Amino acid sequence: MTAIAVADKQKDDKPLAGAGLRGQSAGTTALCTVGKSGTGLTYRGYDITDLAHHAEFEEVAYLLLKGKLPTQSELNDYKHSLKARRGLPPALRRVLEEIPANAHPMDVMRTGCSMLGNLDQELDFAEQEDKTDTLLAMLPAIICYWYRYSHDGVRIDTTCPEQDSIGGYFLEMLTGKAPSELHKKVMHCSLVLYAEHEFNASTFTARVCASTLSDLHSCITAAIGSLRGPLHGGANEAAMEMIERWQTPDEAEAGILQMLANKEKIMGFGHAIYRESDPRNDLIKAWSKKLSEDVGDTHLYAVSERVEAVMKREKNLFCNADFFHASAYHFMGIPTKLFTPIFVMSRVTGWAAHVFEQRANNRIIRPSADYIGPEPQAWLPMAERK
Ligand SMILES: CC(=O)SCCNC(=O)CCNC(=O)[C@H](O)C(C)(C)COP(=O)(O)OP(=O)(O)OC[C@H]1O[C@@H](n2cnc3c(N)ncnc32)[C@H](O)[C@@H]1OP(=O)(O)O
Ligand SMILES: O=C([O-])CC(=O)C(=O)O
Repeated sequence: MTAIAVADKQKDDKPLAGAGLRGQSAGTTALCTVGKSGTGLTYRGYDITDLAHHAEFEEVAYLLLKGKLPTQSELNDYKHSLKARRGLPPALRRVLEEIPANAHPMDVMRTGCSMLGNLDQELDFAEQEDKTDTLLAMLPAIICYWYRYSHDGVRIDTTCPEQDSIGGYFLEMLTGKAPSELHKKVMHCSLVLYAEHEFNASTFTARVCASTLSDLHSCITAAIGSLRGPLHGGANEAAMEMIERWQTPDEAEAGILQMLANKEKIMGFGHAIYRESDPRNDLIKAWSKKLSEDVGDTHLYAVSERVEAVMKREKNLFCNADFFHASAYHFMGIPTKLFTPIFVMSRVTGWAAHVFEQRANNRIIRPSADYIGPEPQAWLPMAERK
């Protein structure tokens, strides 16, 4: 049974009221607001629309990790420092070469991050920013080194000095060619949109791990595992697998109606916090449209728009950040299975910023449970059990 089928079955089997800690505050944060009235999404008080239109991803990473927007010289120094950290240690390259081509790329990210934790250990929390910067620099290298080795049989040089942005760096390592200005801009926007989102499942995972005073790599490794699922970061891949089945908007409409009739979840729609729209959708949708014109797409963007309209009409559900990311990444030639690892390359900034915040005011996260099991029972010797 697939993960999505399990989720659909559970929905039918058990009452969800009050589940998932929905609506309960689980702590404080100065990093982000989600769905607060008047502001769809802010990072440290800056509106996502302003950041997506004006900021490079590295500026946003700096904002989240260091607490303020960088000056030009601080940004230059930061990008220079990230660039200097791109070379993968030989032991990490050897581990990546052992991972088979049919592995899930999110498992590669998880293993790569965990292995780096052995080679570049965080021995003191005073090292947390330094270790985060190394992770930020190396995560694109981890996925591209594995992908190119396992799929094309080449050992790429991950220093890639021509590209000074993380998005451009990823695209050049993936394709072996310098990316266009358009593609670099889209990557900045995409990475900015994915960088941070308050107490979502993967960030909360990172904070729970941090609250035990564990090391940074353990927190990020745990978060990667949490992001992998199709109800969270994995939805962009699942959305792509769905929309590429349809050649025309009418086919898409019939397909969605059938899925809804079967009570299937439509990936890339709905949200745990937003009720009317996800402010990231319009921003990535605009780039998807531009890319669709750029590549001469004949149907995928139109199919996506029809799915959006049908979901609004039938279920009053809106696209979340993941839905138009699917077509945007596809138009840039990125293989579907690498979509969620791009999310990791960005969200590592939000995860790490939350780890720092948790550590600065820590109490171990340990909620209670309402017991619903059997009343106390007498011990049953083996011979009497049925
Ligand atoms: C970057 C991100 O992580 S964004 C989220 C990415 N995930 C997805 O796109 C997966 C698809 N979406 C979903 O599964 C859900 O909308 C979630 C996991 C995002 C949020 O889950 P919840 O908070 O439980 O959703 P919510 O309480 O708003 O659901 C309300 C109703 O809409 C239905 N619904 C919600 N999303 C969808 C969907 N995508 N397709 C069909 N029905 C849906 C729910 O089943 C529920 O129906 P019910 O009242 O009959 O039980
Ligand atoms: O906030 C959430 O639950 C999921 C989400 O959109 C994100 O993590 O970007």
